[in-house]
Amino acid sequence: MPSLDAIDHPRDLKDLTPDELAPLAAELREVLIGTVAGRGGHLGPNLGVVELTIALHRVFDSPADRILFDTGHQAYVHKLLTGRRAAFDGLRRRGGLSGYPSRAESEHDVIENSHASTALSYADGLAKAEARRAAAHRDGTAPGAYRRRNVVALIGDGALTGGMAWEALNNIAAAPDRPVVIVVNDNGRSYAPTAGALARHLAALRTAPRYERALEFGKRALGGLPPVYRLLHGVKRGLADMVLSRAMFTDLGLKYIGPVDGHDVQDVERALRQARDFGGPVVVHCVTVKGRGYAPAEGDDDERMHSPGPFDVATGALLPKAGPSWTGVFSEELVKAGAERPDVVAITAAMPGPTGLSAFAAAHPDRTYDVGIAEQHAVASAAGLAMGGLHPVVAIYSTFVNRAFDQVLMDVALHRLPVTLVLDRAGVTGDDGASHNGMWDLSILQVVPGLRIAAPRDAARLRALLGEALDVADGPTAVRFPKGPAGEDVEAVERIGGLDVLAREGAGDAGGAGGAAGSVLLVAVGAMAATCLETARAMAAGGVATTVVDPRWVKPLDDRLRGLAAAHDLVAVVEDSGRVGGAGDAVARLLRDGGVDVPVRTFGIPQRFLGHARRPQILDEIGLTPAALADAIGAALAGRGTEGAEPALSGPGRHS
Ligand SMILES: Cc1ncc(C[n+]2csc(CCOP(=O)(O)OP(=O)(O)O)c2C)c(N)n1
Ligand SMILES: CC(=O)[C@@H](O)[C@H](O)COP(=O)(O)O
Ligand SMILES: [Mg+2]
Repeated sequence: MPSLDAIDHPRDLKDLTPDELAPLAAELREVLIGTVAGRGGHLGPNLGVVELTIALHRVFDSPADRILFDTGHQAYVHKLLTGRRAAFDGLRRRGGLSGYPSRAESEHDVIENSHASTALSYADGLAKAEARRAAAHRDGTAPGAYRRRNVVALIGDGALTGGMAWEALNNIAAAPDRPVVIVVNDNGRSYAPTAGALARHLAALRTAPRYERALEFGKRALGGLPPVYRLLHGVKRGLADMVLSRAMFTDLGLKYIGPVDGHDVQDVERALRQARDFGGPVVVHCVTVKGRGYAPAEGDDDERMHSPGPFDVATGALLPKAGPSWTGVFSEELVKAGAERPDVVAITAAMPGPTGLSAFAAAHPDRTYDVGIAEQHAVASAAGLAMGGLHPVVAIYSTFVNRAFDQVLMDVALHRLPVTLVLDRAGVTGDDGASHNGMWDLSILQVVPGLRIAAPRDAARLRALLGEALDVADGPTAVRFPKGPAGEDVEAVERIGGLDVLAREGAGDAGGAGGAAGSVLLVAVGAMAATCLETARAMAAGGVATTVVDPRWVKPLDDRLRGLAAAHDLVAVVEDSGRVGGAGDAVARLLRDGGVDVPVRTFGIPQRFLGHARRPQILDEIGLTPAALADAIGAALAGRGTEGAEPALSGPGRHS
């Protein structure tokens, strides 16, 4: 019996007999569970696509055929079947395999992602390019024989709720001669039961009693041939047409095959072959169970096993975390705000649990809106709610607000609407890789007129600043905080206007001057406060008088920062966000506009895509540790070095 170790390339799968597939699937599941238990990762989504992925690689010829994974969180099985079994132990670890498809890792990985609902657009583009290539062969401008490179996209029912997916379908369906195979992995779930009418439609397709009866009838009466086969090759007004004539996909002009049992490799293979050979756009609707084959991940109503941290394999119990998380603090505070303020409503883009909205949803189901994976719509819909007299809180990961920039700008800010964006996972998130770091929000949101942005340094400030944000009635607000435990509260030693002075270390006082080696105003943005306090102590030990100030609101900045800055020899801004266009640049602008001529240095995330690693490893790599900061700031003060500066590039910037 061949084992996973014998699969070096997807072509090795093609010779396996049907009897050999179930043991292979079991082995894949064992590897998935064992590996993810040790370091965290996307478990449920991958357990659900084991058979689907085997079938995809048996029917299509990757890499000549392009297999695209929407979101990419379900590509572990694909990695294991495309020559990366030996490296799988390094999954999501520094230098190891990425948790998402990665072009650097394999020629079988076509797109790099993690943001949902993009694959159908890539597929549309690839299919258009393929049509051009075919035309070039037909008219003789391209040499050699033509062999079509099939384009296949696997997309979840959750990702299918994203607007971009429908923009793509609109184009794909309009070109009946341009083949694209769209495999819908329908498990009925995103991070919660998939929201909206589309999910209801898929559910109706898969659960209609009429249909189930028809399936049984099909299997018996048609000698075991699944209805899929009948759909494309059967009688025109046959069984499937009768049952599915009202299917939305069909009405759009797409061929529809399904529902197919996504855990029956042979049924899936049959459907995929039909779709491949059809020669136009086809939707293959596969029904799967998220978490299939591991009891704690099946029927996992609160989606703990979607992307768990380390857990105990025997019980599925997650290993304990260190202290209350930022998300947990926000969650509690929003429930309190909701009890006091009937106008507060909450919006999530398919992530009620991870963004901390579940508690608010339990308390106020009628004031909570899960809009699907639809950040643009979430924000524009929040604008509508605000116009209707409510105060919406849009709880979203920092990296996903990128999607909704125009809606924040034009639909919320232009109308000066009281919408509060709560940006979780801001800053370096680490093991989810380049696209999941929340390193762009401060830069892109800086340019939004009238938007106020708070960066709480600890749990107490998160509570307070959320309250302040909810009190703003004449325009939008954002509150950003990182992933993980909130840590100890850091009390201020003095309040100057809206600024909190956290420490005066060394010989300096409020006047700043006096350190033998000069004086520094350290502007600690949000959760970098603890790091800055340690940095200040290290600098003071070296004779540098250091004042640490937390601006609390990083947009607009309190202009009393100018007075503080003017009393020091150097201003150093430390932020867990992109250093280009972020808080450091805002501080420099504030000082420049006020005629304060003190040098400003910014220490933040450099402008490049970060590789995946643990958050502390990345902070270390980019110099955001107390020791590295003390050295760099000391050197800047001494007039040496260009610490914090972006390296000059001779060519286009590249990934790390
Ligand atoms: C633009 C965007 N918003 C939110 C997310 C967070 N997210 C990751 S997976 C997921 C659910 C995906 O559901 P589905 O596509 O059905 O895949 P499943 O996990 O059920 O296999 C969400 C909301 C994301 N990756 N991208
Ligand atoms: C694919 C995706 O976008 C999410 O599943 C994400 O990886 C979860 O991140 P957290 O584990 O930080 O909630
Ligand atoms: Mg799903």
